Amino acid sequence: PNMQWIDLRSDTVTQPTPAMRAAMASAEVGDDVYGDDATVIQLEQLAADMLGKEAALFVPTGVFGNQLAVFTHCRRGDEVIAGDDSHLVWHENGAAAVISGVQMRTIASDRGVVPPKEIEARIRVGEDIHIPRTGLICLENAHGNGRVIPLATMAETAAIARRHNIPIHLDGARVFNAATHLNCDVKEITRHVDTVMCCLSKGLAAPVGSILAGPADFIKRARYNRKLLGGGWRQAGVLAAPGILALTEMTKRLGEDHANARYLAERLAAIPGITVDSDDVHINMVWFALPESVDSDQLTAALAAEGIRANGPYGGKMRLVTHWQVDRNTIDRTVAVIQNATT
Ligand SMILES: Cc1ncc(COP(=O)(O)O)c(CN[C@H](C(=O)O)[C@H](C)O)c1O
Repeated sequence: PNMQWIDLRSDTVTQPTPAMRAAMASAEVGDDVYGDDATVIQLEQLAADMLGKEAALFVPTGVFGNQLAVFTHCRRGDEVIAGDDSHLVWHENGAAAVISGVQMRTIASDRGVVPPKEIEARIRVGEDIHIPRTGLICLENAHGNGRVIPLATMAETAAIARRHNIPIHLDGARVFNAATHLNCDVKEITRHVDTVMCCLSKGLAAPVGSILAGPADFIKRARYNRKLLGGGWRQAGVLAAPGILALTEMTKRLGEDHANARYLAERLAAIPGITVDSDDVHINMVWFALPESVDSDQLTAALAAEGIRANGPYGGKMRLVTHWQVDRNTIDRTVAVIQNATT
């Protein structure tokens, strides 16, 4: 069997729990295009209830959910406002242009926060033969930088969007992580947006899939558009069953991942030459910079030699991500390797 890696590259690497595998094996299934898969229907109803929306759709990935939202909210030629360091802009292959034919209007974020006044300044107003329509505002919470956007900021953005009658989509890949950090119900976050994408496959440990939730008529159109994109499911109950456990069980333990990330950050900060902003560690991610003297390829090789998987730096910073398969012992082993590499 392949060696038991400690995998700190991302929370996308999480393996399904034993309970999830049992649920997969015994899942009741049917043809979901015909609406016959009781387990998918159960997941979608549970997700809609938990996210405080009228309806929800089970989709293959977070990118699929984000891009299906843009495709369903917008017309071709619309402009979409988003932070310049959002996943939707950075890491989705330019899909918004390819699939939806929209123009991304990006705003420099302040450590992930897109200032509401900057959003308002870019909303297209009035009839003018030169200008596109602003079709959508996209927010991200928790942000890919590991920080959580304050609720007050989201409320301010929602008020501006409402004033201009523009929908907001939330990339909530880690929205349950954000709710855990804010110590609030996830509905306190989602009430400020029209639609939300939430990943089941990251810290929540489902093997596959995300949820797109929103108003019933929107989800009805999104369901049609999912089929148009080839995302119609057949007996997907085998994947929805672990998704149900992701929502009912794994949402409750995210605080453990956050505590482990804080522990990792504290231990890294104690290593001379390593710079880490511990107050940036809101969820399960630790971003840090290596001292100039350390070659990151040698470091990732030294970690691999100890059975630890980590990505090289991105934008000059390394990222380590905690999840249900990472504990204090594995963190101590990881820190020991990094410590050796930097002395
Ligand atoms: C905020 C956000 N929204 C959407 C997605 C896309 O989810 P998937 O398409 O991978 O399921 C990700 C994945 N993030 C992945 C990671 O963090 O390792 C990589 C970068 O794509 C994300 O972080």
